[in-house]
Amino acid sequence: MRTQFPAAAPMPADTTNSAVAAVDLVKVYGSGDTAVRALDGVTVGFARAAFTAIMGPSGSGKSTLMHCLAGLDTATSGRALLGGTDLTTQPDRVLTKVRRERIGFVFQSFNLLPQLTAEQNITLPLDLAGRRAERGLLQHLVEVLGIAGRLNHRPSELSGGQQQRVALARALVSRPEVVFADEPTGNLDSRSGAEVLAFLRNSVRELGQTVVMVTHDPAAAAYADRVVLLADGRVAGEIDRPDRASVAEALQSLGSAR
Ligand SMILES: Nc1ncnc2c1ncn2[C@@H]1O[C@H](COP(=O)(O)OP(=O)(O)OP(=O)(O)O)[C@@H](O)[C@H]1O
Repeated sequence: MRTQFPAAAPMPADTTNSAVAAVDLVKVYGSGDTAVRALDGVTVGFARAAFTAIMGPSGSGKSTLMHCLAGLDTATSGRALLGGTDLTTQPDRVLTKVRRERIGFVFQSFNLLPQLTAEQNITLPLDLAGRRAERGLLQHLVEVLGIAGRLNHRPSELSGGQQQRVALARALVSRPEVVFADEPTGNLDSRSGAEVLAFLRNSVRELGQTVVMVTHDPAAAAYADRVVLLADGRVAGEIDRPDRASVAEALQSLGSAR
């Protein structure tokens, strides 16, 4: 295991061969006396077919970084690169298309549409893009996730763990360039959470999926190949092949109480 922590200077980052990258990314909310510099010159790359966790104390900029990289929020300056596309220069109409067609999302709160069945939820992004689901991949995903018998159920008829598994299938079925997961285990019991994390890890190994996950939980981060640590809107270090202890120690050094 290699730990590099904390780093005094910004980390050198391979942003050219990354699936996703931030280059000197700055995000300032508000202006004048009340301005908050949520991202203060973040340069970091997220490798293809790797599982990376973003961690750091509350308010360190994790969600802001993910939102800027996913085209959900606009940066103040710098570049947010998805493949060769700089999202910071794209109009809203293009960002909508990028989010729908090139990115998979998994949120803490599942974000399924209540009036649709599980299967309709899974294929919705593809339907909106006018694409058909690859039946083989859809079948594989629902079997691995153990929801093949639940496809005609609506979200209200599913447990939290099952709803998150539907969300995982929805995120992966389009073979997106990256899956962004924002606290995907935050609303789950530890067993369901472990299943979600194992699935994400296996999707990287078996499908070559790129996954970037924000989490507060060192046990969740231990499923990742690499942890990127943020503090005060800057990259504060990284951990390759993290385990729970190394992540907890790093967070403690950053002054994270969580
Ligand atoms: N819409 C907003 N308007 C003003 N300030 C904001 C806004 N969103 C975030 N911030 C501020 O930006 C900073 C970074 O917030 P962000 O949510 O990215 O942190 P985080 O690391 O994800 O925090 P947490 O772990 O608590 O979710 C914080 O100081 C936060 O208060």
